Amino acid sequence: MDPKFIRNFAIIAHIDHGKSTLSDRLLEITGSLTQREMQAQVLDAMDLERERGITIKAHSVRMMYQAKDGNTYQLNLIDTPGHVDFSYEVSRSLASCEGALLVVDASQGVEAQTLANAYLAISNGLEIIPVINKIDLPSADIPRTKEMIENTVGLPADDAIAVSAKTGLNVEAILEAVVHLIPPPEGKADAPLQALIFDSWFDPYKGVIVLARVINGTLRTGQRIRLMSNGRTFDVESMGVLTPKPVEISTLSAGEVGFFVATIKDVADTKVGDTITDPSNPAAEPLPGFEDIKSMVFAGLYTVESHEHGALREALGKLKLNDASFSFEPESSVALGFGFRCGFLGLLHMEIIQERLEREFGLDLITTAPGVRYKIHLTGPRSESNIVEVENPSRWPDPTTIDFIEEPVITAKILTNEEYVGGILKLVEDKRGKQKNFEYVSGSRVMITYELPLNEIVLDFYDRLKSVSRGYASLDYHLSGMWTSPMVKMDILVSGEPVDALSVIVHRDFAYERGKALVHKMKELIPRQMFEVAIQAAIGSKIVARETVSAIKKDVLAKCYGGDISRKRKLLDKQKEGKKRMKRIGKVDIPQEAFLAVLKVGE
Ligand SMILES: Nc1nc2c(ncn2[C@@H]2O[C@H](COP(=O)(O)OP(=O)(O)OP(=O)(O)O)[C@@H](O)[C@H]2O)c(=O)[nH]1
Repeated sequence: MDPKFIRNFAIIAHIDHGKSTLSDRLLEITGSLTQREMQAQVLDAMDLERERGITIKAHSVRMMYQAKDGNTYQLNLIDTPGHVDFSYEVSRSLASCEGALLVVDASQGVEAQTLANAYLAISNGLEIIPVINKIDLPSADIPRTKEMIENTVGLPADDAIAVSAKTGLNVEAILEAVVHLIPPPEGKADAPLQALIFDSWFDPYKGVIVLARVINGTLRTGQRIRLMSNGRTFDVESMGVLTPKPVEISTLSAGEVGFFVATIKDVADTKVGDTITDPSNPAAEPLPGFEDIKSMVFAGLYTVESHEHGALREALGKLKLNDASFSFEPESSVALGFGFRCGFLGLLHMEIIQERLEREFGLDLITTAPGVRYKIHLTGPRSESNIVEVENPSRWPDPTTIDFIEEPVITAKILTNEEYVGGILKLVEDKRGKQKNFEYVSGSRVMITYELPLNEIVLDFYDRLKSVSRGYASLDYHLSGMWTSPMVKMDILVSGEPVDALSVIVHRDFAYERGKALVHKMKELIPRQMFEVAIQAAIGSKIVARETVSAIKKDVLAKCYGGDISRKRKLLDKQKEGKKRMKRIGKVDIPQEAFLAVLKVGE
C-alpha cells in the first residue's frame, strides 16, 4: 500500500481507563468485527488477561477505514501492555508507530502510568492525540481532565476528543483525527530491509510467530532474514495481518505492520526490539533502542508434592517458549527439595506465571519470597572474578569474604493527592527511599519522585502504597542504578533448624525490626501443631527475634463424639484442604503463606 494511506498508532492509557473498550469500538466502526463477533474484548487474548482485565501481551490489528475525504486508509492499531513490569515492550511497540491516542478517564484524570507512557511516546517522537474517555459517567469532568493533560503531560488539550468508548459516542472523530493528525510512515521501500520486532509468541501449530513493523525495504514470504542482535538466519514461511482474524499476505512493505512465521524454533531468538534484515542486502545498522531485557525479580518455585517436580519442569519449559523475559534454572533447597529459581520482570509478571502454572498445568506450588539480584564484591584484588551476582539467599557468600554489596535501585514516580502525601512520604522513607523531586502538578495533585532499592519494592511496596493512599496513588518505576548497601542474610529457624527457603536478604539497619515482624507474622501463619514450635530469626549465629507457636491441646476429632461419620469426614476434608499448600519440614507443617510472610509483614 502507498505509505500515504497508512497510519500506525497505539493507545496509551492507565489501567482501566478504557483502552480495550475503545479498541473494540474502533474495530466495530471500521467493520473489522461485527457486534456478534465481539463477544468479549478481542485484543486481550489470554483468559488470564480477560479475567484480570489487563493487557499483558501486545498485539496489532489492521483496520481499513474509509475517511470523510473519500480515501481508504490502512490503520494499524498496535496494542501496548498496560503495566510497569512491561515498559520496555511498551517502548518498542511505540517505536513501531507514528502516533498515539492518549486515553484519559474523565472521572479519574491523568495517572502516573498515563504519564510514563505519554513520556515514552513523546520521546519516541510520536504525534499524540489526547482522548478523554468515559464522558457518559456522571463524575466525568472534562475541563479538569483537559487542564491535567496540559499541566502534567504538557500537551495542548483544547482539541482533546471527548468520547464514551462504552456507548460509542463521538468515537468516529478519533478515526478522523488519526487519519489527519498522525503522519504517514516515512520509510523507503527500496532501502535495505529493516524491520522492528515488537512482539513474538509461540504457537503450538505454527511455531514462533513474530509481530514486526517494516521500517525500510520489503519483507517477503520465502525470503531469508537475519536477526541483527545474534546474526541468526531463518527463512520466512508465511506472513499475515490480524484483522483481527489472521489473513495471509505475501509481502509487507515499508511502513506496514504484520506477523510472519519463519523457521524459528525458539522465542528466545526473537527478542523484542531486535532488527530483521536481509542477509543478501543487509542494513548498515540495526534500528536504535534495542535492549536485552533481564529478569529483575527472582523467586524459588517448588511443587508441594515432590513427585510433581518433572511436571513443573515441563510446564516452565512450555511457558518459557512463549515468554523470553522469563527465566528458570534448577535449584534445590534442604527444606523444599528440588525446585527452580525463576526470574521475572516484576511482581505482576511473577504472579501471572504462578497463576498460569496452577491453572493451566494444575500444579500446587510453594513460592519463596521474591528478591533481587545483588552484586557482591568479595575481598581481595579488585577484579571481575571477585564479583559474584547472587539472587538466591542460599548462595549468599560467607560474610567474612564480602568486601561490599551493590543492590539495584529504581526511580519511582508516584502521583497522588496532597492529602495522602504524609502517609506516602513515611512509607518511602521506611523503604529507604531518597527524595529526588516533589512538585504540585495541578491543583492538589502531587508528583513525588524517589529513588528506592528494588528489594523494598518487590516486598510489599505496592500494596502498602495502595493502602496508605486508599488507592489514590499511582506508581511507575524503572531501574536506574545501584547503591552500595550493607545487606545481610537473615535466616529463619523453625524448632531450632534453619529453613533455607525462608531466608531473606535485608538491610543491616532494618534487620532487627524486620526479623521481629517476620517471626511475628510467621507465628500467625504457622498452624499449631501437637507440640510447641519456636520460630527464630537469626543473622549468622545471632538470634534477633523469637516467637513460639503453642501446642494444640485437643484433638480436632475429639469433638466428633459418637458415630457422626459425616461430620467427622467433613472435618478431615477440611484439614486436608488446609494441608494442600503445606510443606512438612522436619516435623512441622509450614503453609505457603509462611514462605511469603515477608510480603505480608506490616499488614
Ligand atoms: N462508563 C464507562 N465505562 C467505560 C468506558 N470505557 C471503558 N469503560 C469501562 O472501564 C473498565 C476498564 O475498561 P478497559 O477497556 O478494560 O480498560 P483498559 O484500559 O483496557 O485496561 P487494561 O487492559 O488493564 O489496560 C471496564 O469496566 C469498561 O467497561 C466508557 O466510556 N464509559
